[in-house]
Amino acid sequence: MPASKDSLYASPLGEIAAFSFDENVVKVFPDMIRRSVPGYGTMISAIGLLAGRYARENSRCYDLGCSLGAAALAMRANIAVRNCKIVAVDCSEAMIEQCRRDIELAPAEVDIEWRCADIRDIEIRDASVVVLNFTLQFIPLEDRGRFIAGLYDGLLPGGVLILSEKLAFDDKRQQDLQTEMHHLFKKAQGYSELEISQKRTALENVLIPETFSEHRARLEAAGFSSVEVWFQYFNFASMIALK
Ligand SMILES: Nc1ncnc2c1ncn2[C@@H]1O[C@H](C[S@+](CC[C@H]([NH3+])C(=O)[O-])CC(=O)[O-])[C@@H](O)[C@H]1O
Ligand SMILES: O=C(O)C(=O)Cc1ccccc1
Repeated sequence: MPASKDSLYASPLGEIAAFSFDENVVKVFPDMIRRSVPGYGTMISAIGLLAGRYARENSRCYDLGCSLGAAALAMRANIAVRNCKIVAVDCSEAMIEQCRRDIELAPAEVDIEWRCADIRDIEIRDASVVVLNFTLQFIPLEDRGRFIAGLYDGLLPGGVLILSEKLAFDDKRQQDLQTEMHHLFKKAQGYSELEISQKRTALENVLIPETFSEHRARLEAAGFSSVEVWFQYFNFASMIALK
């Protein structure tokens, strides 16, 4: 399917529905995420490199909240070990159906299993690499601790979690500045003020960012022995957590 330009919020909407990853979003998703998340392409490439470094023989690599599978495909291109399977999971049927259609066109050595499921309900096991690339931010706050604890248990010793999130800041001046810079980034990518503001409304109470301290505290409470930010571009960051 040729990727279309995202103009979902370009005309004035009477009522703005809560953001959902439906067929309309699927059609424009590659354009939407690239023009909305500063550094997205860099993070996807680095996830590939990290998977190449951490993927173990006889293990699994998970892409949780895979959308159209960009991280899974980057991992696949970099995994050189035997008997290592990629499991890519998303609860949006529209997303997973598109992944399955795309993959028929490009079969390859390393197997990718596309699963339509809620990542809170799946069993994570024998994992050498787990990727949460802008997914945890959509999980209700009260479920995040239990979910990360289960994920930690499913990682093999020496395994890695790559966690990318939109961040919040305790300091109000930083919060305001980083939000403004993200909006300027979106304007520079061709989005209008109306598009930016209507999408912000649609994302309210759907995408819930936390501070880096909150993420680190949760990851350490689950057992991760080392947590660092390896990339940040305004309020979008990617962390590496080591078991
Ligand atoms: N509980 C859940 N269970 C499963 N999937 C979920 C859940 N909640 C949300 N999702 C899924 O998480 C994805 C978040 S997008 C990830 C980008 C991708 N990682 C990328 O690297 O291109 C991020 C963004 O668009 O900002 C969507 O596809 C949701 O359906
Ligand atoms: O667009 C935004 O403002 C974001 O915060 C990122 C985003 C990207 C794609 C879907 C939902 C949110």
